[in-house]
Amino acid sequence: KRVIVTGASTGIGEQIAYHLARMGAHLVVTARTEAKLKKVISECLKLGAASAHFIPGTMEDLVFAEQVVTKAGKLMGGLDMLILNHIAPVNLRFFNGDVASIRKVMDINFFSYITMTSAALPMLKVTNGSIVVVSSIAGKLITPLIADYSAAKFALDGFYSSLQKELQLMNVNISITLCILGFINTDSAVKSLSGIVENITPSPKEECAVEIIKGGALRQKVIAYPSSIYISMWNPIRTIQEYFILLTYNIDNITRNQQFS
Ligand SMILES: NC(=O)C1=CN([C@@H]2O[C@H](COP(=O)(O)OP(=O)(O)OC[C@H]3O[C@@H](n4cnc5c(N)ncnc54)[C@H](OP(=O)(O)O)[C@@H]3O)[C@@H](O)[C@H]2O)C=CC1
Ligand SMILES: C[C@H](CCC(=O)O)[C@H]1CC[C@H]2[C@@H]3C(=O)C[C@@H]4C[C@H](O)CC[C@]4(C)[C@H]3CC[C@]12C
Repeated sequence: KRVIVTGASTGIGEQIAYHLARMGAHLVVTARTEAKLKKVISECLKLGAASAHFIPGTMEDLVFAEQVVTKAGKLMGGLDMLILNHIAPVNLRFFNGDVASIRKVMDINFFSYITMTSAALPMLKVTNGSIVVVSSIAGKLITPLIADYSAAKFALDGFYSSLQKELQLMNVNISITLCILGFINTDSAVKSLSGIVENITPSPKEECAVEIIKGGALRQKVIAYPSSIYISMWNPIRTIQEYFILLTYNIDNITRNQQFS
């Protein structure tokens, strides 16, 4: 399979790249730090990747986000899976009125995801491919000190859950997997939560990466890791309401008058 992994220089993204390499995938990895990406691709080749390339740059630049997809498509001769995982470094703090910094986080954590998705859709249509979106329990529940991060994760949930339904209505065979994660033992998460969140043991990033890949490969709509967080996501009233809202839509009219881009 030909796969793009974002935020792959460290943490969960790095582990996803290693697992895919063991499965013999063609890989394009991206993040900002070139030196770390070089190490990741050399490890991927040792582990058995069919090919491994890196494209360094910042997802704050939406032109770069689009170029990663087009360049990766050329390098690998197509695309089967897009794994969107990167995030801007997280500062746990009270909202201080700095709107510019929220906009920056939204560009990196949300708009770059949409930009890459839009650039990848034509290639994924050809391969009946998959989009995997790495999100968080902080995109389902409310916690303080991460208003910017949480806003972006809620936005991802709204956008991709709606897109899932549109693809289904238009009979487009591209799967979207939303990955809802609890606390994972990446260096950055452990460091930024130290002294702030206590009495929670983080789950291992290696196992987390496997669950993310499995969810994408099995074309699941949503996965939760660790599985204990499923309970916090259980909302049967919402599911029933969504079903009834969809019944009120005149699907024939919509599909006759509109084309999926
Ligand atoms: N760890 C946790 O507890 C949890 C994590 N998650 C989710 O899992 C995913 C991965 O998290 P985790 O592995 O902990 O994150 P890390 O902080 O370990 O890794 C983040 C990755 O994103 C890259 N990155 C940071 N800024 C930019 C930028 N401006 N442009 C492009 N790439 C960037 C980093 O590389 P570089 O600095 O080189 O650019 C790095 O590769 C995220 O989507 C996160 O929301 C969800 C819930 C819990
Ligand atoms: C405190 C939450 C765990 C609750 C539980 O009972 O398990 C954490 C679950 C997810 C965490 C946030 C997250 O999504 C990842 C970010 C990673 C950063 O590096 C650190 C801060 C996070 C916003 C992190 C904060 C705690 C959680 C909400």
